[in-house]
Amino acid sequence: MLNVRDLHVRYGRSVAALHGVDLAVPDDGVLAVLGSNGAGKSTLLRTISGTLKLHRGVVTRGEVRLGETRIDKLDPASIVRLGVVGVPEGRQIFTRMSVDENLRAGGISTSAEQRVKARKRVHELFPVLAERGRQRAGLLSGGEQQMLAIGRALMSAPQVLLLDEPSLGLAPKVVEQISGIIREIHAQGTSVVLVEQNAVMALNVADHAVVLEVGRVALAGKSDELSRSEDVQRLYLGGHAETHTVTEEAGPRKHFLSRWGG
Ligand SMILES: Nc1ncnc2c1ncn2[C@@H]1O[C@H](COP(=O)(O)OP(=O)(O)OP(=O)(O)O)[C@@H](O)[C@H]1O
Repeated sequence: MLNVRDLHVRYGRSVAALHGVDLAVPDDGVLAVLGSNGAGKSTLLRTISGTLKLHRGVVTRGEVRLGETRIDKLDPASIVRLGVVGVPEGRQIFTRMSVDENLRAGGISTSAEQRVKARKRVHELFPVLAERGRQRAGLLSGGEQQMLAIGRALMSAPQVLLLDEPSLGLAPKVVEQISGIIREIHAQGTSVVLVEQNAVMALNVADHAVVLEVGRVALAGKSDELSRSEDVQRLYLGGHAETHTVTEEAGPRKHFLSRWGG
């Protein structure tokens, strides 16, 4: 559904951030994009969401397609209308507005009927957002604000949801909760691109993953295979992986994950 081909991106004259990235996000799949600081993860999401220009970046080669439609030259609003919606790093919810108002803002370009349906879905996924509807969004906990940011994106009923580091700064329990919700969103038929430094969380949630290394895809494959790969262990040893999302059911991955965190 979403295809990135031979993508080259620069910032200004001197910074080449992506050097020929290829990836595909299957229909209703979850693709994790892993990589350390500066690998190009945010640049990739900015390019897909059309916000690259706001950061003075340009695509110098390659393309991004949603189905047959080329989207890398479109503005962010057109890309949202086509069904690709991002949740930026740091959430960026409207803290002075109520939870309900934040959700309403996410559904602004859809019909009243679609909004009712989307709100029902969001409230089922995140009951806390229904309970706290009238509360100021800034009063929510960090995890609840992340839920609101995801909920707001879901209000436009996207085909593809782009998540930039949803686990950032959250307690392990909340990370687990968010992971479950991402799985549920996927099960409901929305594709997800999950950018994460928390590789353990991302590989637990996603079916496929790519590892970016200085602007290139260093590794790609099924998440469970990548989890067992020595290269992944090598790339992330001493990195940001944590063991806290490992569950008893994790089975064969448990061994790898516990080594990884060490
Ligand atoms: N607005 C910008 N102007 C100039 N260079 C930038 C800009 N944004 C990112 N870069 C550079 O592009 C490269 C890729 O950065 P990017 O933010 O995409 O990486 P990342 O994998 O998301 O890292 P992080 O996890 O730290 O956000 C880095 O060398 C970074 O310094």
